Amino acid sequence: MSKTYRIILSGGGTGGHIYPAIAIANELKQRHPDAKFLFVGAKDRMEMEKVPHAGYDIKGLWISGIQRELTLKNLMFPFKLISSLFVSRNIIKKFKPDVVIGTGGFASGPLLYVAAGKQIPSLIQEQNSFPGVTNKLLSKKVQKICVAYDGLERFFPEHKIIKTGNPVRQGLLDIQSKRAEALAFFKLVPEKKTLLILGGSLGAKRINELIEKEIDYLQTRNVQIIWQCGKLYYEAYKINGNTKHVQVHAYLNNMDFAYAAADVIISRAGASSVSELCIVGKPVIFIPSPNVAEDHQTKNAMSIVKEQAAILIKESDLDVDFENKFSQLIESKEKQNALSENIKKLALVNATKDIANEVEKLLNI
Ligand SMILES: CC(=O)N[C@H]1[C@@H](OP(=O)(O)OP(=O)(O)OC[C@H]2O[C@@H](n3ccc(=O)[nH]c3=O)[C@H](O)[C@@H]2O)O[C@H](CO)[C@@H](O)[C@@H]1O
Repeated sequence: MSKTYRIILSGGGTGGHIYPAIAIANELKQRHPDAKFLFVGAKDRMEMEKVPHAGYDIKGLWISGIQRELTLKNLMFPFKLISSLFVSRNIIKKFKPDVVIGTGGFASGPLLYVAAGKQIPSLIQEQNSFPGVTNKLLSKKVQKICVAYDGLERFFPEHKIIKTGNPVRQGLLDIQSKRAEALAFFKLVPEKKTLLILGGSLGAKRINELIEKEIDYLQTRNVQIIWQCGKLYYEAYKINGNTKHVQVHAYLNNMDFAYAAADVIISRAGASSVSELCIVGKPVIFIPSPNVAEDHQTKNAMSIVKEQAAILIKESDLDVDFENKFSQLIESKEKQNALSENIKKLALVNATKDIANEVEKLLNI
């Protein structure tokens, strides 16, 4: 009888850490239908809703990141950490995992720390060109580190690094065939160009402000708009959905349809978004968040822009540059095609399979 593998996946806080974990779990489940999976995330964060929605059990730790200023949340941090280490120890004792996989975000810290201490094989996946604190700390403890960008030996032990790319959900791999279904799903007009606006998993305040201000201008460019504004901002921006050919969404649960319907995309440059956009292969304008550690979204976007595969507008330049750059793109089919062709070349389509192969090696399969 073959062994029933027991696998813990831990990560979360934002979609950028959750979806890679779900994609890895789905691939392993397909290969080993009997395997048992458990997710560990942070209480009150999006993973507590998104992971069960994907069909997996999840346990939440009482943990959060450290802020730079002295806040009550920060003063609580040592207590949260001790509690999370204690709960992680219990989870591991009870579930007895054969392997533990971390996909970043603070919840994965205590769990992988405890697992590594107990000599349980472990792997982390770093989505960004600049790693977060949790993965930097864990890199010393784990066996393998799957990355999506070159140059990460600056932060991680070189012999552990494997370049795989970021896992992307299966449904996003073949969006070309979904165009007609997608247009019908969003009730779009096939004759009009569709502009998709993405603010990352949480929504982006500055992008929302921009689109609201530019709505009349965008109407003159004859585009219809799918605008994902983020759950937090929905109440403030949903009124814009009264404008003809503009639809505002708090969150898009059907990203495959959104990408399939789009002709041009404006997006934040979170790691998963960037990886998905390479696979999707549409012309993109990146507006990276300047409020993330080490400005890593700008670095993520630059890795695409330097290959002439996307346009970047810094938040601070939006008032001056947006209309010019958008008009140049929307009016030139040639430019749109060139960006599409170039960004597709950067896609790492086998990421999920390659990571699953590395997990299997840790399981001695
Ligand atoms: C503000 C912040 O801290 N952002 C970080 C966060 O971004 P964020 O969580 O936004 O991460 P990503 O851009 O990497 O991924 C967003 C994911 O959410 C999905 N999605 C998004 C919107 C939506 O309506 N529906 C939907 O399904 C996207 O398809 C994608 O899979 O984690 C990333 C990965 O570590 C980092 O690079 C980002 O800097």
